[in-house]
Amino acid sequence: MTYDIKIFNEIAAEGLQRFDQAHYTFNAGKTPDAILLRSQKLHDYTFPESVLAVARAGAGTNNIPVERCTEQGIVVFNTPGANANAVKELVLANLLLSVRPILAGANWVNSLTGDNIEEQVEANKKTFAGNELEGKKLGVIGLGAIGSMIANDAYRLGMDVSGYDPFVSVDTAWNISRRVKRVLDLDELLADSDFITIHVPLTEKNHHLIGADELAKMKNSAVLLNFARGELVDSQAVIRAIDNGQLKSYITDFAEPDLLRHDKIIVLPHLGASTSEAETNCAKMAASTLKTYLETGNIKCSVNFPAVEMVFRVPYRIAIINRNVPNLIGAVTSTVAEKGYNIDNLSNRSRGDFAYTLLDINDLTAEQAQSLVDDIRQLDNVVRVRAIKHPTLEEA
Ligand SMILES: NC(=O)c1ccc[n+]([C@@H]2O[C@H](COP(=O)([O-])OP(=O)(O)OC[C@H]3O[C@@H](n4cnc5c(N)ncnc54)[C@H](O)[C@@H]3O)[C@@H](O)[C@H]2O)c1
Ligand SMILES: O=C(O)[C@H](O)COP(=O)(O)O
Repeated sequence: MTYDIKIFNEIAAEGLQRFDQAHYTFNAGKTPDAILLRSQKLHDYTFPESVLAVARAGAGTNNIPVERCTEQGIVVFNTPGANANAVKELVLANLLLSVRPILAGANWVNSLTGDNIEEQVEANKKTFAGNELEGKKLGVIGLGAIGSMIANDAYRLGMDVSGYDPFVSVDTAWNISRRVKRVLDLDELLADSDFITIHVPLTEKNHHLIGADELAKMKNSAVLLNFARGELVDSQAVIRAIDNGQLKSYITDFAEPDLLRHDKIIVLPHLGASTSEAETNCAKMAASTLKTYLETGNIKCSVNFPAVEMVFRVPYRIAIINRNVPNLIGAVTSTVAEKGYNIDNLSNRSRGDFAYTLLDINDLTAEQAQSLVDDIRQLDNVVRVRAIKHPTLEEA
């Protein structure tokens, strides 16, 4: 069996190397089996019927029409936490840059001429004096992979840290230092913080999470950092707040044109995940989850289908994506029984309106597996079904 992967964006070689050349091609034709990408926007993309999965080498999946994929039975993966450290370090760097005019000082030194540079430096360095982060209040909105790391490290830098995340996962909650104060009301965090940093996904609900009302609740001296997504913040409201003296400054990783060339706004070119370590981590994780799904049907780290992992020990396995309605499994097992086959192993999980089933039957031949797939495909509410050949086991 060979698979073709359509690749958008630059994906780190260490990830691509996970696809062995004997079984994988890249961008070979118009009917790819899967898509591997970073920030390429797919909202206007028509997915060929052949596409089984989309893997996002990164965290945010707002560039992918996830609901449309789900309806088409396309499993969407991301790489939770794989670039979190890179974003954390960039946010910490920007916190430091926001309190000390480091770049302005360095640029000024470079402009000096004459034979008394040391004297000029000592006489004028007061122009570039700054402040310290220690003892200042940091509010973190979203305590997931990135927010939790920033909260912990900012505390270690001596900051007084509060975090707001009504939906925090149990796993992440375990990693957050008990010194980080959990705030249940966003307004409290907005009013109290000297620095506010946002680390939530862009969803319909989170669009303009920070707008004019929220900005009005912040201290006039507050610094707002956004390394999550541009659309989480109402940029026009930010510009107005800064120009009216209601907000000190805004630092963002998202280059919205109106934000450029403002002396109290720093705009970076979406650099959060751009370290070789993060790019490698994301590419490796995305490649592994995609390869596992294509070759075994097992699902891990999907944003639209449940995690299902079942040991694969038969020559052919059947993987079914269906609407989550009563008696679907009954209809599938009856179809299997009508053919006189015995089920060796079965795993079924649902997530919202959809469900996923892996079905192992001993000793199916390729022809029998295909005929079973054809029959299951006829059942109501089945969205997609495929037979997966075991990578090494041969039929009896
Ligand atoms: N600048 C970059 O290059 C870069 C890199 C990585 C991630 N990101 C962005 O950062 C986002 C977060 O990444 P992550 O890895 O921490 O994701 P994550 O899923 O681990 O964490 C997101 C957290 O936000 C919380 N959340 C959701 N809505 C919220 C709300 N309204 N208020 C408070 N908390 C809320 C969730 O409960 C979750 O704990 C990504 O979705 C992506 O958009 C940007
Ligand atoms: O959501 C993410 O992981 C980041 O925005 C990184 O995007 P990139 O892979 O395009 O740098």
